[in-house]
Amino acid sequence: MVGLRGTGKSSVGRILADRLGRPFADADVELEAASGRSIPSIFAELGEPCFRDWEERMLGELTTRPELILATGGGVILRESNRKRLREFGFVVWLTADPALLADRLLANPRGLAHRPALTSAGTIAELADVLQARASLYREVADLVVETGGRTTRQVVEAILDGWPDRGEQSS
Ligand SMILES: Nc1ncnc2c1ncn2[C@@H]1O[C@H](COP(=O)(O)OP(=O)(O)O)[C@@H](O)[C@H]1O
Ligand SMILES: O=C(O)C1=C[C@@H](OP(=O)(O)O)[C@@H](O)[C@H](O)C1
Ligand SMILES: [Mg+2]
Repeated sequence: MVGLRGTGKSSVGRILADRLGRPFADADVELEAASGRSIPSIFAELGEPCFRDWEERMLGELTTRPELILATGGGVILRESNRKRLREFGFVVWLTADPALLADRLLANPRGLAHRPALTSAGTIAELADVLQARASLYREVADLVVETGGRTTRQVVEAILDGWPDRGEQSS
């Protein structure tokens, strides 16, 4: 799963893995466990470049695990090496939604923004819109399937992914 924060990579990835009977990992959770630090503290005390180095290393480790359903962090596509790695790893799903809807989701959840450091100083909605504009072509570059999540529950998003899932097509033919 790739996409902006709040598109549901972590929630949807977990349900999808369950449906497919496959292992699941959330790259951010793995990175926090391996480093013993929270993502906001890494950003605040060590800086974003350090986070991106650790993120790249973690992606390298996780993409050696066969069959893994992987929820990435929203910025993983910023590095060309990561985009290459993702394309080689498997089927990449880009989850999308309108920035205002993403902001609503993140603000509605008390933990929504607490573990997500600000990426710009523009404020939640403007930041999401700016970041989407900056990253859209990079998400598009890696995506095998694009799924709009607006107006869909997480389970409906999973169904939409399964409709486009390549193995299912092979199994049903
Ligand atoms: N399709 C959806 N409809 C409504 N809320 C959603 C949907 N997908 C995710 N959410 C909510 O949005 C917030 C962020 O979801 P999360 O899975 O952490 O996204 P990501 O990992 O992409 O940042 C959570 O509170 C989650 O419950
Ligand atoms: O978009 C980003 O640059 C980031 C998104 C976060 O993951 P989520 O997309 O799960 O919030 C996390 O990796 C970090 O805060 C950076
Ligand atoms: Mg997440």
